Amino acid sequence: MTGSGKTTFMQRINAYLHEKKQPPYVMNLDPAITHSPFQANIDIRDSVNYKKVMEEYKLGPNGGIMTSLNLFATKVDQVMGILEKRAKPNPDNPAQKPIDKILVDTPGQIEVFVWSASGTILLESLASSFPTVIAYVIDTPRTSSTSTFMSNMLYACSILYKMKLPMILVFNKADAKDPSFAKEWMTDYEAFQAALAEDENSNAFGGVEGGDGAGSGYMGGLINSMSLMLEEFYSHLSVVGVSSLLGTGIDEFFEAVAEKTEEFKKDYQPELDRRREEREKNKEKQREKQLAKMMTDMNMGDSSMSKAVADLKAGDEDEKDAPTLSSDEDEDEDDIDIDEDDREGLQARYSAAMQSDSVETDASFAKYIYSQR
Ligand SMILES: Nc1nc2c(ncn2[C@@H]2O[C@H](COP(=O)(O)OP(=O)(O)OP(=O)(O)O)[C@@H](O)[C@H]2O)c(=O)[nH]1
Repeated sequence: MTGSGKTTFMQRINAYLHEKKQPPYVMNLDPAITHSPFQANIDIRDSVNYKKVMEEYKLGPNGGIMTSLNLFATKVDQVMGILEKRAKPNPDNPAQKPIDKILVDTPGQIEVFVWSASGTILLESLASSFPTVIAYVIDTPRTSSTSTFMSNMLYACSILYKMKLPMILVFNKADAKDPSFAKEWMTDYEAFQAALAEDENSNAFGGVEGGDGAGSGYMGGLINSMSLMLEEFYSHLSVVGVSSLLGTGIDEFFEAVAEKTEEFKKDYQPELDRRREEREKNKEKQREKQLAKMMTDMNMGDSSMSKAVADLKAGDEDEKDAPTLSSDEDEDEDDIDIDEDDREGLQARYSAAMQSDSVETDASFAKYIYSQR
């Protein structure tokens, strides 16, 4: 949530990996930030001008972020091409270390990312090539009452079920408030009940004016039943307490990442593969149906149709091999401090891709997705 310390956390884990001599590849998906304390290797702002998008489509801040993400999502194959290439050894430059970790910073308005078609496209694309783990950053001092804690947990729960990826709850600002209370509430139902009773008695949820301070009882009952429902959800999560300001807890965070990576490979990967296969199968069926209809319209015989299907499939293969944005990514350095030339090169390639190959199509795609919201 806003102000929970996402940017400070990103800066901290980035610095940590640099210190460990494992520089990550950094991707910024927030088109609205004006300055960032760390440099991204791939930055949505290099390819989409958020302010112009807002002006052009007459959108407010959230609509502007969503449309910018949609525009960026049209280039997801090229972005994935760059990432996949950098994750492999470079035969032309054996000294260049393949990237081991990719950090992706999402827009501050997380609901825009989570509930937009492009957010799903971007995350699914990442997860189809790399083990992907979500870090949900929580402002610990602002989560210390049972009702704000519950709101935060429900929010995390909705993201988990929408994204279907392993999740780590990062209780940030541990220097200001020890997150052990939250861990206890997640594992000990009675401890949570006791805290809930305390909040109710101190009228933390509000209540009838002039009453005895016990509130209407509605909130307490609601939180109580939600906490029972969330028990199952808690069992799927890793929980770490960190201070992005001081750098404590970051070792534990990366231990949790390693654990969730294994979980991704074991539990999530097969499901992702199954979904992808199903989509491919349906795509194939749909395409053949459309082709059959077209051939009937054109009065073509069976043999011509088989050839047409074969040609279409071959065309698909060619498309996969076609030169893309990633084709001249070779000059990337092996740490995140890409120099100005690299940045300009990347920017130039993006601009060319966004402008030349049919802005018209991108814009209609964006408009279409936006209208489907
Ligand atoms: N005490 C303490 N303060 C922190 C910590 N991490 C971040 N902050 C402070 O919390 C405030 C918000 O931090 P940001 O990193 O900007 O939070 P954000 O989630 O990126 O904010 P938005 O982009 O506005 O949503 C800043 O004043 C930070 O200095 C921490 O670990 N401890």
